[in-house]
Amino acid sequence: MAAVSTQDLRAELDRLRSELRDWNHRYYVLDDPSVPDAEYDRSMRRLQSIEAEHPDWVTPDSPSQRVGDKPLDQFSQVAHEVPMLSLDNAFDAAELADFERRCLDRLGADAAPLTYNCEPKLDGIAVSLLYRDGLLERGATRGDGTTGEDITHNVRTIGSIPLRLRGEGYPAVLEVRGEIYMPRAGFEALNARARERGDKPFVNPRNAAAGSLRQLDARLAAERPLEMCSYGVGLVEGGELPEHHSAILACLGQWGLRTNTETDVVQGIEACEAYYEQLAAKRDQLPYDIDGIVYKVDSIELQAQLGFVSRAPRWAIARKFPAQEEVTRLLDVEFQVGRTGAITPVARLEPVFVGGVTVSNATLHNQDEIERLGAMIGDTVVVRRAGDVIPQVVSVVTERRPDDAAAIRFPDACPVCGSAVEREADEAVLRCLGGLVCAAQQKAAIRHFASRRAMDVDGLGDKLVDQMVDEGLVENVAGLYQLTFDQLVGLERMGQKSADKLLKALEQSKQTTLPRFIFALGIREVGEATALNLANHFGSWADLVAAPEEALLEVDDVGPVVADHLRQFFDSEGSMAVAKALLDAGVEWPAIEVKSAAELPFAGQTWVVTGKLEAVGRNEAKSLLQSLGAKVAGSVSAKTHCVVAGPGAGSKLAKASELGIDVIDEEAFLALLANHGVSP
Ligand SMILES: NC(=O)c1ccc[n+]([C@@H]2O[C@H](COP(=O)([O-])OP(=O)(O)OC[C@H]3O[C@@H](n4cnc5c(N)ncnc54)[C@H](O)[C@@H]3O)[C@@H](O)[C@H]2O)c1
Ligand SMILES: [Zn+2]
Repeated sequence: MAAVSTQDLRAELDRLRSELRDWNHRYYVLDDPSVPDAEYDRSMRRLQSIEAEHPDWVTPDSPSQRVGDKPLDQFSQVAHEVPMLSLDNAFDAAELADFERRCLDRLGADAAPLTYNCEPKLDGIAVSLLYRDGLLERGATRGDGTTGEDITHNVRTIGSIPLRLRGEGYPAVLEVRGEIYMPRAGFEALNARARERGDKPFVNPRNAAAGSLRQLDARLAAERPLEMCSYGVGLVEGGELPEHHSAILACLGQWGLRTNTETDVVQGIEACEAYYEQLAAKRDQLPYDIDGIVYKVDSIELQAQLGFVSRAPRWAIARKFPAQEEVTRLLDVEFQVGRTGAITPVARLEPVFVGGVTVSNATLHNQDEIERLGAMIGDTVVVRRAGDVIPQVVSVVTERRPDDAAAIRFPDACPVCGSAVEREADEAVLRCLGGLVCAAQQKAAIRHFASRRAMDVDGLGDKLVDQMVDEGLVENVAGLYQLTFDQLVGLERMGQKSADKLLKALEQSKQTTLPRFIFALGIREVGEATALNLANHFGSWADLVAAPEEALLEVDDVGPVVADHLRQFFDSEGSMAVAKALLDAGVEWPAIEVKSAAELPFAGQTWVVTGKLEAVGRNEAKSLLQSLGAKVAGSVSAKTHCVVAGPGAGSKLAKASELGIDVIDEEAFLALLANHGVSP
């Protein structure tokens, strides 16, 4: 590398500072970041390394010396008597080891081995809660570290923040510090609703939490799924706290504050690294986003000896996880055709490492979403991949748009079969009208038909389905049952053994149930739960097919839209010919005995299902209850008969106990179902 002149370095420093200031403003003040954290961190590191080489260039207003940004004017300001600082970062094991070395250099070798408290680094926003004589007096954001925003009205709406501390022994003045965050499921649901309404979705849970907390109207914050996790204390007066950080956290827990359950105490930095590996493996399964681990020297005495630098304590460090958001280039947009003809734009990206994998495709949802993003081909975009949610393009870095960026054109014919496309009134989705002639729809319909929860044909993978359709062996799902051994062994990578196995699996799949059969047909918006309800209501295929719209509407979960899709399917000669061919091929199921509503054991009862159920999904629990005659409601009221509550059940559970309504857990629920001869 050519030597960089001092002048160039100085220019780079100025550019980095101005860029970081700009990003800080977008992130902290506007809650609308323009680049992902990974990009920010790279620039910050570069700035820090230049400043390390030229200590005389460091100024107090450099972004490397500052915390956050100025509070918003709309809020009253709160002065933090004990500053709310940031954290130093370590990006790998070596940097973590350096941290321990720096601590021991200051404390002396006798201090080894150091004991650390390990805590997940929740990705939300830092808050301060001031309790006076056990009562919540004030909630504030971190702001620039010395001055924050008063958000008392909003924090009071968060269920996991106690308005009054429990138990006893807390100091007269206790400032609790922690993170307010939005669990991933709540975030996904919030964004799904925003997309339906045509509103702009939030980029990530951190942003959604920050935006929700900084609402002037507490009713808005109250609607958002926010939670609080405490990880420390600020101002303490009129009382003593224990001498170890881990013990302080335990006290906070006893006083009714939430603390993180993954927290652990370990000795030595190697154990810290082991904790990191362990949590990294669990990261995708956690119900909330974490962007790293925070290690804190556990002894408060040693913390005091180590002290602070300008923006962070010396006794703590954040070991960062690989980023879940990255920047890359949008190379092209392709259009995929799904089972019901829906055409989904898929972004082809310059491959980028994000969320632990290399991503080269991401969903763009639909035309409205592309318009909201304002994306163009050639743009630099932010890609997010978190948990098991498919990668998404969440924003565009407009300031990096190249001159030759091209508009994204939606096709005016199906990209697969060339049929006309249509966008129905008040639908965001564009559809291919080719139906059964469209190879893309044929393939998707066959994959759905064969899937585990439908006809459950073992060994019929996606590649195989593609080949079968491309070679013209099958056009529709009924064609599967006409396949011969000779046809199958003619396919690529299909030996005699696998051909035999597949034919057996197809034969076995013919013994099915009516709900599976209805679901497998892939009628628009008829999912598993609706299929089950239809089967239980009508009892036979013939009665279902003959049912007029009014009769369909009597079935639980069936509204005008679904009834219309059903009637369209039953009135279509093509669809009914396929269904008949399936029955002629020998698809059959045990008869269903239809009970009149009044005969069902739960007739007249209203149930509520809440929290996370392990053995059955919430939708399945709902259909099982309905199959016994119960109505299933979304909220608890005095009319509720019983609540089924899994872990994580929140306000509904509280409401039920307030109203004295029976609550059972999943185990009891399954036992009850079994008593009525029903099992998932
Ligand atoms: N994308 C952008 O444009 C942009 C702009 C500014 C900042 N950022 C991001 O924010 C970071 C800087 O923000 P920061 O100063 O808040 O630092 P930070 O997020 O790296 O670390 C400090 C914060 O960690 C949080 N935290 C979570 N769990 C904690 C725990 N158990 N104990 C203590 N603290 C815990 C607290 O909110 C604390 O304020 C950057 O590294 C970057 O990732 C991004
Ligand atoms: Zn088509």
